[in-house]
Amino acid sequence: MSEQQTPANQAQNSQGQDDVTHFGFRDVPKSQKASQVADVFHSVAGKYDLMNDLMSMGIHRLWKRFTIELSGVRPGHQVLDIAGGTGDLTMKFSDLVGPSGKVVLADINASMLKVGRGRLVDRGYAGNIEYVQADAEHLPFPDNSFNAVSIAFGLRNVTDKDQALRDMARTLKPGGKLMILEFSKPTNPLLSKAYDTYSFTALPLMGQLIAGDSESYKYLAESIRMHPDQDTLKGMMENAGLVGCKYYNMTGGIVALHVGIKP
Ligand SMILES: C[S@@+](CC[C@H](N)C(=O)[O-])C[C@H]1O[C@@H](n2cnc3c(N)ncnc32)[C@H](O)[C@@H]1O
Repeated sequence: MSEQQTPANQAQNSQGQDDVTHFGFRDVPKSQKASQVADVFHSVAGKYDLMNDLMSMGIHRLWKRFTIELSGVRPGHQVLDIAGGTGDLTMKFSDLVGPSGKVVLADINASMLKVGRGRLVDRGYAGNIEYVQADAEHLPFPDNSFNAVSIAFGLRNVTDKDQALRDMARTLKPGGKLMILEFSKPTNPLLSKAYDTYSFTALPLMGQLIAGDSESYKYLAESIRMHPDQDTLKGMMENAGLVGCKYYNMTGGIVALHVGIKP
C-alpha cells in the first residue's frame, strides 16, 4: 500500500495532521489506536506474566521493586495503579497501605483486569483493592484523590500521553507522587545495538512460540522505539504541572523510572 493510501493518511488528509498517531511503526488514525492496543492485550492477557518473566529474564521484578522502594507509600495511603494489568505493583502497594489504605487497580482492558483480579484473589489479596476499568486519558476519579499514582509499562500504549499525564496529576493530592516505569532509551550504543537485535528477532519468536502471537510482540518492540526518551518524558511531566521531576535509568536505560510531585 502506498503512503497516500493508508487509513492513517486518509484521516490526515481529510481531518488534519493531528488526527494521526503511531501504532508501533505504523501511522494509524488516533481514533483507532486504543482498539488496536486493546487487541494486543486481549490476545496476550493469558500468557502475560509468563512472557514478562521470559522476555526480561525476570529482571522486570527488580525494576518494579525499585519503583515500590521509591514510592514512599505508607499505611493508610490511597494509591492508583493505572494500566495495572495483572497487578504486580498493586500487590506490593496493597501490602504497604495495609487495611486502612486503598489501592485502585485500573486498566482499560477487561481481559487484563480479569487476569489481574483472579491472580490477586488467588493469592489472598482482598479488602483494600478496587478494580476499575478506565482509560488513563479520562480517569474517573475526583481531583486530589491519591497519595501516589503509578503507571508501569502502560504509558507508551496511551494515545494522548500529555492528556494522560495531566489527568494523573489532577487525581494526585498536593505532595503526591507520580511514578512512570517504562521502557526508555539505552545510554550505551553497543547495548542499544544488542537490544535491537534481541527485540526484533527473539521477542516476536518467543511471542509466537509461547503466546501463539508474534505480531503483538513485534508491536511491543516497535512501541518501545516510538516512546519519548528520558528527557522528553521528563519535560512532558513538567508540562503536566509536576515538579521535582527526575528519572532513574535501569539496566543501562532500557527501562527508566520517572518520578514527579504534584505541587
Ligand atoms: C504491558 S502492560 C503492563 C501491566 C502492568 N502495569 C505491569 O507492569 O506488568 C500494559 C497495560 O496497559 C493497559 N493500557 C493500555 N492502554 C491503556 C490506557 N489508555 N489506559 C489504561 N490502561 C491502558 C493495557 O491494557 C495493559 O494492561
